[in-house]
Amino acid sequence: MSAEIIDGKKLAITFREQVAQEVAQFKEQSQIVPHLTAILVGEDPASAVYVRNKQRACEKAGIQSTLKRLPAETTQDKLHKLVQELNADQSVHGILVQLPLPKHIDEVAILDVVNPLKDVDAFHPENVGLIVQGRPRYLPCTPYGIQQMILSTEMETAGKHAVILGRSEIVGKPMAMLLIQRGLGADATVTICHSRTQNLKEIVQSADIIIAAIGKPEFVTADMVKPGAVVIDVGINRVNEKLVGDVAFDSVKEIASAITPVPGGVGPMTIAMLLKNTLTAARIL
Ligand SMILES: Nc1nc(=O)c2c([nH]1)NC[C@@H]1CN(c3ccc(C(=O)N[C@@H](CCC(=O)O)C(=O)O)cc3)C=[N+]21
Ligand SMILES: [Mg+2]
Repeated sequence: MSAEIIDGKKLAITFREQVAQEVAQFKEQSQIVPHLTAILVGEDPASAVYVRNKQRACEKAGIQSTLKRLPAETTQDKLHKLVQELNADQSVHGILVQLPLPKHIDEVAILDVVNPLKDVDAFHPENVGLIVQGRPRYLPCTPYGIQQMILSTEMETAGKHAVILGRSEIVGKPMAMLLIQRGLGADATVTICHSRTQNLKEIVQSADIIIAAIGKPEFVTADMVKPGAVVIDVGINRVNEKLVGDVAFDSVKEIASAITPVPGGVGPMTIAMLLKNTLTAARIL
């Protein structure tokens, strides 16, 4: 049996069309145009691609998008001041500081300056705290998109074992928080595995849902996957100029019940959720 391929690109288009409708309605009622400003520091080519994809998606949904491009040598102070300016700018509803920032910048210190009401990534500690307490203001884009993809499979998540590979602040940790909440697409029993985990293979073998976000190409192999598991691949690794996920797709798809491809999986859904959050930001500001 071959797995259902969860088409993130197609699902993302559906969400984006929904957001576009809501944006049009919101504009008519309020005369306000939702506005996302992204900050891109340096010349990382992958970051440039992601930011371009985000901008294009905004424009298609009727959301204004501005890109602030800064050179790699930008100082902490300069970046800090730019964020403060955007905080004060009434026409800006969402602020996204594209990660990673250059090594000489203290990333956390910059993210802490973003007005929590404009923090459409949900990286600010106030927003993280609200998520942990089960009363989110914004849901973090990648975990939110993944939850929607799991919901699209109509697999019951309640009581199931979800194993997350990776403990990052952007994916692993917030993903765990969403999956242990009460409610639809949640109520799971969650394990987070990371570089120091013992018996990792055995733990992953017991998973009903596997979320791979460790940045190691094709780390999850068929022998680690329980038949019928749902497999979500967050990895985007460039290997020999090709994009490869954290899952060995060709072999795992013969064992899983559903699996996300790379590209065309989690990435496009991340962007769709960013648009949703930007509309939310315009509504609450
Ligand atoms: N402040 C901040 N917020 C983020 O949400 C954020 C970030 N920084 N830094 C990097 C990660 C990664 N991320 C992706 C977004 C879109 C695709 C995407 O569009 N992927 C396509 C194309 C991939 C490609 O061609 O390279 C796909 O998977 O089909 C991927 C990855 C957002 N992130
Ligand atoms: Mg740093």
